[in-house]
Amino acid sequence: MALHNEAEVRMPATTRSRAADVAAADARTEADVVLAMRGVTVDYGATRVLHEIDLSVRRGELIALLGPSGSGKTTMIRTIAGFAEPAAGQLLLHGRDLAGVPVHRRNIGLVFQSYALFPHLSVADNIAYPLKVQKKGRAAIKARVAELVELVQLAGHAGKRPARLSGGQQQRVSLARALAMDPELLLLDEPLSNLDANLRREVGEEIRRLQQRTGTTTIMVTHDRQEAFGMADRMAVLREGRIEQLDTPREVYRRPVNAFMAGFAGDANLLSGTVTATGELTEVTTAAGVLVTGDEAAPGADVVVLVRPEDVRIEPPAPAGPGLLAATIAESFFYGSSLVVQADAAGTRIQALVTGTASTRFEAGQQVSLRVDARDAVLLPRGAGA
Ligand SMILES: Nc1ncnc2c1ncn2[C@@H]1O[C@H](COP(=O)(O)OP(=O)(O)OP(=O)(O)O)[C@@H](O)[C@H]1O
Repeated sequence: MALHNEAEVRMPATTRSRAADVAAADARTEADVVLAMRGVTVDYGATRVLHEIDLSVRRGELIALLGPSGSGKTTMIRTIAGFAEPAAGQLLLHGRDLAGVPVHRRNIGLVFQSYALFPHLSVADNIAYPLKVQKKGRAAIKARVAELVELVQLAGHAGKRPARLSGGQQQRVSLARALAMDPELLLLDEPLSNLDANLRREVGEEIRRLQQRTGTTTIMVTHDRQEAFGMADRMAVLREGRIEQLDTPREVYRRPVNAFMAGFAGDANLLSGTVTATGELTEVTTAAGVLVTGDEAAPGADVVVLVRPEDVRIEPPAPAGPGLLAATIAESFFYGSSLVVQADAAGTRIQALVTGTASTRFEAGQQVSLRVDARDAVLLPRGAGA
């Protein structure tokens, strides 16, 4: 895995102390780990699909599993659920080794994108199903179902069959059914992917609220980074069967570990350059001009500077200098709440995202300056993970 080359690019002091904080918090919360994956390796025949995955999921948190198609997300969740057996490594649920424990004895709740509801049963009977299988008493089942129907806001729909509900409502039934057993861990496999785009965010926010209210430890697979950003406490990004980065959405976006992660987390300007001055700030000379950053690097180091489009400010033309690039507007695209501007800085294309610009217009050919603050320029090692 390509990570920061510590010799060349060092994290700023704030990030270093944060790393120490995280390590201390990890030690404190060891007892709070619900699911521990230790060196979990999974093969399909001769093909290794997951490589020695280490992951600790803490009580009450929601971890989003994200990654390109084929990176192993589904395999990971299937392995945790018990549909696939690891070739090596250990899975511990509250310290209990899951090796050989069948799916239905793991006390793990599952929600699939397809809802998987029983079409001939009412909402209430769908939710009651796992409780009946467990031979709970009639009164206890009735009380629990009423509670869950209320929780997922389906009061008034309890007697209906799934076909009479909207996709979002069906997904809530499926969630209520998964929560019926008070699972130690909830697994959500692309829970929103069958919903209309405009319903997705609403149902996503609802699931997140419910998850927080019930304190249910959850792992959710998604291929939608917005979904992961909006819902997760932490996200684990898989790449070719390995965890490329595990961090809060904010850190993944602001401090990706390499160029792959930078591009995966969002739109990114990635400028190759060489460190030409060091001191309080680091100066990097790129083809587009000189950028400055608070990140530390050795003089002469080859690096990549990451600048997010929303951190590029378009200003009237002025002589170029550190952090200020001379550029020409190439084109712009109006997206309602934002304007995406493409500019050319000495032959390098730079993207800027401008918001609140109803009255602002940029014409192709217009001369401008592009300002990038030192705190918004993030150093990545050259070549790593591109
Ligand atoms: N039953 C199987 N037999 C053999 N190979 C498989 C099987 N299922 C998945 N794979 C392979 O394992 C790798 C990981 O697949 P997996 O479905 O876990 O990825 P994913 O990240 O969930 O992808 P997607 O986002 O497309 O669902 C892929 O290379 C896939 O081709």
